[in-house]
Amino acid sequence: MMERTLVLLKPCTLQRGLVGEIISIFEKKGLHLCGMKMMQLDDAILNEHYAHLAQRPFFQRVKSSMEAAPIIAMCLEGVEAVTAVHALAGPTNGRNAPAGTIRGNYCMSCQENIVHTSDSHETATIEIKRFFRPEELYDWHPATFDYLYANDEY
Ligand SMILES: Nc1ncnc2c1ncn2[C@@H]1O[C@H](COP(=O)(O)OP(=O)(O)OP(=O)(O)O)[C@@H](O)[C@H]1O
Repeated sequence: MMERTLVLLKPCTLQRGLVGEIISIFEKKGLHLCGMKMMQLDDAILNEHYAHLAQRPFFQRVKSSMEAAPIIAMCLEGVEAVTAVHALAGPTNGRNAPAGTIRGNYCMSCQENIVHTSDSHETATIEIKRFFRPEELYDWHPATFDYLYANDEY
């Protein structure tokens, strides 16, 4: 299924000058950008985005870290994009994320772990709406990238 997913390049990625490199990973994989912008996040959006962590002891630290510098929000499109992008990010903690994943290759931290990626189709729909207005997203013609998927059935 052709789908869209949300990626956030976290403040650590901008601070470390890794923005271009991480965007390239997604482009080289064959995902297509339909939206991208730099944003300064605040408590209001982070309370919503990290609501599932509200009772965890590191909640405030995670929010401060996400507010420390701007982030880059991206909407990526592709067949089964949610799973593909989430797999590329790898598990939360960079120290034990497998080599080859973004977190495995680019960080040693659990908190400063380079990217956020939506973890399901349902979450992606909610998260894209949280960070983008509909008019900020480009609608690629469905046939534009047919060649990427050759004769795959999806
Ligand atoms: N034990 C922890 N200590 C410090 N920070 C943490 C810890 N667990 C999670 N975090 C931070 O909170 C974010 C959200 O945690 P969650 O459990 O949803 O992990 P995730 O789904 O792998 O991460 P994300 O939602 O950012 O992709 C993590 O990406 C990380 O930055």
